[in-house]
Amino acid sequence: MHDIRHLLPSSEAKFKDSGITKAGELLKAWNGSPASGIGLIGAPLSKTSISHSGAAMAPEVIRKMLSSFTTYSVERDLDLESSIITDFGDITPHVTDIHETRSRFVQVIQEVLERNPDIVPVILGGDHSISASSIKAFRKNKGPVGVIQFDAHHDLRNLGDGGPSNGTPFRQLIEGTDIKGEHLIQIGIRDFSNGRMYTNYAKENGITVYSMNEVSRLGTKKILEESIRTLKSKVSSIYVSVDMDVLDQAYAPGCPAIGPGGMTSEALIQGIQYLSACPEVKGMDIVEVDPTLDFRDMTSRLSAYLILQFLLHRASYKEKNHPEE
Ligand SMILES: N=CN[C@@H](CCC(=O)O)C(=O)O
Ligand SMILES: [Mn+2]
Ligand SMILES: [Mn+2]
Repeated sequence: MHDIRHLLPSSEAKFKDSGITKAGELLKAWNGSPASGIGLIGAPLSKTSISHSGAAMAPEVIRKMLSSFTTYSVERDLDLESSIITDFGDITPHVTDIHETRSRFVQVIQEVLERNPDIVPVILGGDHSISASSIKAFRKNKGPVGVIQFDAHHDLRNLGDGGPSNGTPFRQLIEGTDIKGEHLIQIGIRDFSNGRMYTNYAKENGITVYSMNEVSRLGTKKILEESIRTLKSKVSSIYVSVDMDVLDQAYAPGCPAIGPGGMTSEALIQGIQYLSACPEVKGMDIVEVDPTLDFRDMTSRLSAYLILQFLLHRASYKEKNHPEE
């Protein structure tokens, strides 16, 4: 101990504005009792990626990026400083056995949902293979589930060529009868990023596909209004899967499968804002962010921003509709 003013331990020596709370401060480690509100679960897996990926690093970096933001929404004039984001931690993958990893993901997410019935989980991948496990866990816990998938790709590849990977999660879910094709809505599918065989598979299985042209023509909000209307009469909960490569490469340099002609970050943000205010949406994942490829953490930062928008719009919806809770 010493008494030299302005000389602090390195972790505390940063500039602190007394009028501002950083969003990173909202994260609170789960203490084992039932939590409510938004909860983060890390699924740090990228060994299953078809192309080189360090997406296993994303949960750590996305959490860190929350501190790039304050807790105040100027648009809503609402400060989230007293909100909590429960941090459930990361699920440990097996080092070599991918099937063991998958069953750990299903089992842990299922148990978290069982013990925290009021939690709205945001699962941080990882590559997109993790959604096969998280959506399976959802179906086991919540019954029939509808999925809204933002993605440049169908992710309906055959399993014969390479086993379960980031290119196959929705095919696994359909073939494993965890979801029905007619309960899957794909938004942002784009040219020269898929094969005809898989677009045909989507058609044959009743999957609704909105290509990038349709996203530009109709707008995200109209598509989502229609999607929620269709799904809510058929399923008991809706899960939103956000593959960040749905964005144009200009907005998401940290995705392994970047490309031109994708969505703007503004369109995706507006989509997440809309979905956050839909009570049928009971969970979300954010996948395919590789911090080792990213530029100035742009893609991780945008992921953290989506989490905050989800928190904000869920909180505003609750305040308006259930002020007593
Ligand atoms: N989730 C991503 N799926 C894409 C990209 C695969 C990759 O290049 O890693 C796909 O199947 O084409
Ligand atoms: Mn993709
Ligand atoms: Mn994908």
